[in-house]
Amino acid sequence: MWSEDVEHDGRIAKLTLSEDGVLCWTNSAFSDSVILREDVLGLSRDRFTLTLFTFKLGKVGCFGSSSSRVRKDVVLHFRDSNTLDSWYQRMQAFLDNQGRPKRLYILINPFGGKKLAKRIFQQKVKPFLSAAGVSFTLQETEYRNHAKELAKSMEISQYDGIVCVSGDGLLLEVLNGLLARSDWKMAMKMRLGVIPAGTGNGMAKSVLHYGNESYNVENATFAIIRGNTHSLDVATVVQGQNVHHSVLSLAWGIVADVDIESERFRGLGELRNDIYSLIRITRLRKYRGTLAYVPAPGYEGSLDHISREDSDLLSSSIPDMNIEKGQQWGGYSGSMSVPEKSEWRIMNGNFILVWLMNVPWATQTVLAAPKAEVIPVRNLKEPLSDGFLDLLIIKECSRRELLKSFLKLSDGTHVKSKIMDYLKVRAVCLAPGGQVNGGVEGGYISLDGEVLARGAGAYGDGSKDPMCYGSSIYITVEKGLATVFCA
Ligand SMILES: Nc1ncnc2c1ncn2[C@@H]1O[C@H](COP(=O)(O)OP(=O)(O)OP(=O)(O)O)[C@@H](O)[C@H]1O
Repeated sequence: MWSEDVEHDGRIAKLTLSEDGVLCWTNSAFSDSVILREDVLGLSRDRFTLTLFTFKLGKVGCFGSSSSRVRKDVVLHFRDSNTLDSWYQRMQAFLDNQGRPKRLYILINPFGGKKLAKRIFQQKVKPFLSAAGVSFTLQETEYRNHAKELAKSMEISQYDGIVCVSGDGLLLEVLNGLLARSDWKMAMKMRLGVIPAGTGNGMAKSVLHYGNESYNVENATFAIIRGNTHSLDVATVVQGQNVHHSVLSLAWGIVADVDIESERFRGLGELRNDIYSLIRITRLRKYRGTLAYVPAPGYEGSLDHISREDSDLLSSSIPDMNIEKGQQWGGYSGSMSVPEKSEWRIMNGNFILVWLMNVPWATQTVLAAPKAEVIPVRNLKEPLSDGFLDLLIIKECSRRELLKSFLKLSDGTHVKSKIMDYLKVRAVCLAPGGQVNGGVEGGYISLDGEVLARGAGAYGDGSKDPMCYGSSIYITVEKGLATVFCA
């Protein structure tokens, strides 16, 4: 424990610093403290003055009714500069030992969400980075897939993390760029962060939720500055020679239709999903298809309306997993553990929704997969890397039941609805087909909110879609492959 007399707010105070980094300043009139690791962005000093840039939980609102982090500078005056110098060095060394990033590569999508990403960065993110002494290289993305190209070719040794000021789409591009590198194993150690500035910000919400922090730009920035990390499962989606990676979600049916077709109502902001969901529930579509999956331990017998395996279908759908991994496509090409044929379960028929989630939150307001927090059988919490995908399925239901269940998406209680099957899986094979009852609009497969494939007659230009609708898509997951900054 170190101790010193300093001046704070015009009064003499006793300053103490414990071995574990708790700094207190106390006198007969006041007593306050910060935990350096958890409450402090950074420090600065001039000759006799030490300033702590704090961002600490405090009471806010009328009568202090709620708590949230509050940004405040704490100014402490020392009697001589040598003493100040040793205190400054001690505290700075403590912060430096926490694994905080020093150099970040920051990508901004100027067209994400309400096109506010640049302003969010200048007004909210940059002041925090300056206070924390974090240097950065800033790059605006100029076109679709630009972030992927940048991540593929960047000099990773020069940075301690890559941060996207965007929605989930840009993060997806960065992940795919890193996994396309020949040094992808090394690249996966690079910490990834997202500062929410898009329409869909499920990853930022999941990461903040994991750390019990409120969802906002400042908390997301602070989580990155503090440098805590967590491993993150990565899903790999394969169709023929075509490989894509995902960290958030894959959807087919009503969720994908809403996500993609509501693009034309961008001006409505977040409301666009709610309004378009109502339209799609009223004019409900069902798609023909086949869904095969390998259940996680503990979920083997969870559905009774499926057949155990269909050898022919599996043989034609699932890529030849004997092909040497990594050689077929270059870069990373999927999990090494290949499920046996006998492990598969198959569902045929009409589907309203098939939704695969890797993390709990699909967007900042949709808790799609509340059990993504829990490792099966062991029942331990591991929200970002349980090693499985959560699968939600709706086959048949009335419009009323569907609406009731969609109204519960914000708190995750929709999974208890009897129209929904909810389980954990290791692998999925999906063969999407056309609409039932002669509907002409083809469906979509969406990956982390972007179109992966679309059927004939679907909205938008499908000429550049990465995969084809109709052929089987095979999805596996690898536990903890990526690394994210976490709160
Ligand atoms: N300068 C650009 N012009 C056009 N598209 C871009 C540009 N920069 C990035 N993009 C694309 O925008 C897509 C969406 O980005 P992001 O996730 O940041 O925003 P969003 O508003 O949440 O997305 P969505 O369009 O799904 O609502 C990304 O997939 C990316 O390819």
